[in-house]
Amino acid sequence: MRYISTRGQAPILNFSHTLLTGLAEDGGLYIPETWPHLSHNDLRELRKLDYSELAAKIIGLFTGDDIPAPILLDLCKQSYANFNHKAIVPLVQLEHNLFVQELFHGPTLAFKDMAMQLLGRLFDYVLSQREEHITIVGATSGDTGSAAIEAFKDSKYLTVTILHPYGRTSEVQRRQMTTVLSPNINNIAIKGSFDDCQDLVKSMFADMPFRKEMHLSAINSINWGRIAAQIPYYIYAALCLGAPDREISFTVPTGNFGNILAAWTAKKIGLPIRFLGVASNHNDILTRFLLNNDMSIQEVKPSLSPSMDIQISSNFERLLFELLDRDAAQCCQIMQNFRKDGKMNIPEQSWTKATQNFKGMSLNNEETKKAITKIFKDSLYLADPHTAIGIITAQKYLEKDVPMVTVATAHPAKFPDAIKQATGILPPLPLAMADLYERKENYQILPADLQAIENSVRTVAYQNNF
Ligand SMILES: Cc1ncc(COP(=O)(O)O)c(C=O)c1O
Ligand SMILES: N[C@@H](CCOP(=O)(O)O)C(=O)O
Repeated sequence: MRYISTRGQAPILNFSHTLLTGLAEDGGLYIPETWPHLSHNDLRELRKLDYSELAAKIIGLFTGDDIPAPILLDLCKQSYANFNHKAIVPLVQLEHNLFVQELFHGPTLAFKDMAMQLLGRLFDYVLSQREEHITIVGATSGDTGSAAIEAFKDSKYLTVTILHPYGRTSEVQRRQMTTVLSPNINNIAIKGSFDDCQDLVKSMFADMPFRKEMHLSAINSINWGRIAAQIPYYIYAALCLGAPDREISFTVPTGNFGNILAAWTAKKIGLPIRFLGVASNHNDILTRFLLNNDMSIQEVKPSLSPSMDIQISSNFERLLFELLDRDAAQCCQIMQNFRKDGKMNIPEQSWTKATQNFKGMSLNNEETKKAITKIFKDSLYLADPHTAIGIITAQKYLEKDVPMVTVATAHPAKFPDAIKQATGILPPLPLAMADLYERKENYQILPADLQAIENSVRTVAYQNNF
């Protein structure tokens, strides 16, 4: 399996190199050169597998010969062994044809664990084979950071610096990151938004001498490894609900567009998905795009669903590349103009193609609170604010004959204030995290200044004998 950049000017890489490279050198995102395909018979065969086995089969389509199949299977088994639900990604039925797939039973209580637990092991495997050390830099609006820190905290092959927007995550999210005191972990709160954090990460990758000196890699969904590991749960849910012999739809609480791009990839490789619902908060650039072909950047406003407080959704570039029939030069031009003008100019026929696959909906804070209350009253289901927006989107587009699944992206206990306001209930943290508020925190607060961040990344790397 080979990977090409959406901007067409970076070396073509195999899976391991793509994993270690993160962002392509031309600023684009790596994507498979050709799509694998699963026939309906192939899909039916997968029904007998448990989640780890299915994950190994699907992810194996993207790792190719790079990771031997028995090793990948073993890594998948290890990754999901410490989840606190036997089904790993259980389905809960809310009403006729409407289901929630809970992706938050991993160690940090968000869907990010699904990919990050495996990525930690894949990085260690690849780096131990090559006897290399690398430096990971990542941006988070709350959940990617905690999942990455949990997954990478014991690695002797890498250091991890995570940038989060100062004061804009929930307290639980911040503490999950900043109370991990391993020497290879570096937490920085940036005075700015998630988009500023993500821009700083991309700027570090664009600084070629720094990138080469530090052997930078990424754990955000700009890294194809993340997307590959997020595809299996869509296939697993669909098979449980009758696919490939019936269609299925999903709604996905969306920010950086990684999770829904994984769902779109599942469709691309053969899963019969009717449509995908993009659920957003008042940072609604994707809804505006789907309704009016208006992809214009507005100021990021804090919300009750902070993990989706994003305007520049990195993975949209992968979809754009496909919508443009893989015209890398045009994709590059559109992306460069987008950053220059703050507005993306997408050809009408490409936009129409997008609207055939995706539907959008956004809720503001008041509507989000009402959604949590209503879902709890109607179905006795406590949905976190992100998932609640996904469920309302699902209800809006529910069709009588097609099962619809909302992916539940976080445990409600990660956002206790919003849940308390909406239902009066304070969801308790699981036992393993019960003392989270007493644990010592360690993080720096820095301005959105590239030089200051690079100095910090370098210091931690060298302190760890990089
Ligand atoms: C709880 C939660 N829901 C939804 C999202 C949005 O997912 P994505 O960035 O893959 O679109 C995130 C962050 O990624 C999240 O942490
Ligand atoms: N919501 C995310 C933002 C980063 O998304 P990623 O999937 O690209 O890592 C977060 O929780 O950090």
